[in-house]
Amino acid sequence: MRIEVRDLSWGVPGKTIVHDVSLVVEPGETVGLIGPNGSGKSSLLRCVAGLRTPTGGTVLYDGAEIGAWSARDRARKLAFVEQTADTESDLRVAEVVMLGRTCHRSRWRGPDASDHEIVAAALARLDLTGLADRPWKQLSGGERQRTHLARALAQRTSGLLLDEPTNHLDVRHQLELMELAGSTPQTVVVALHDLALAARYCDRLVLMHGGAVVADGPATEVLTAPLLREVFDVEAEIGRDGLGHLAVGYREPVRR
Ligand SMILES: Nc1ncnc2c1ncn2[C@@H]1O[C@H](COP(=O)(O)OP(=O)(O)OP(=O)(O)O)[C@@H](O)[C@H]1O
Repeated sequence: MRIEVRDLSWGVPGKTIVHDVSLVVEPGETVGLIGPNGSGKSSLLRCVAGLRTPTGGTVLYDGAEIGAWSARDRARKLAFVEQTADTESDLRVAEVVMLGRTCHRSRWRGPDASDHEIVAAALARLDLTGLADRPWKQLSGGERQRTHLARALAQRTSGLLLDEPTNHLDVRHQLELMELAGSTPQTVVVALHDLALAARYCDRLVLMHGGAVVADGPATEVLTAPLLREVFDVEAEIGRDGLGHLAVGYREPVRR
């Protein structure tokens, strides 16, 4: 699916948090959303997911404005894993993942064989098959995060929004998750703090600062020492690691 954000602003009374953002993500593209704490990444993702009503501008999925769409219609097109995704009930892991199928079923019909197959595939993809019957509340932070990612996969949408999906994951699961985000035919927007990981797996990076987009392009154009200094207040050295991937080294933070 094609995601378009057109002149979007959002805020709370007395404070504009997202400033006039315009952004197009083409079908199948993986876009990394980067920026310092509080730069507006989560707020923008929540607007794109339809969970926040913009104070200005619009969000379009495949050319259609989503303003009047129901939550169910949005969920059929786009899955969203929030940074603090939570599940309050006493569900087991497979049941949490099955929640991803809710938007595809009528209220009166239980899961069918195809729903169970899709859930099993999503559990396997996130390395969770062995945990399927475990109560979700007993899981570690990384296992919970993978469960929510599996729920999003089970939703079988053409769009996927991920807010800091790697923050609880060990290195292997970070790489697997980012490989998935980079290779899926879905259109993906992923907020990340690890700039090297973003550079390695995303087709394009969008850099936010103070609620606005300040750079949008290939990693080599966005991850430059002057931009990182201006936006993150750090002195960085951009180079290549031993495997040829873009690497970012940091000196002491800039003191202001
Ligand atoms: N409902 C709200 N009411 C008041 N301020 C808010 C609200 N939601 C977000 N903010 C503020 O808006 C700014 C942007 O927050 P947001 O969570 O979008 O940033 P972020 O780039 O995702 O940050 P991080 O990297 O720390 O996750 C922050 O200063 C935050 O405190």
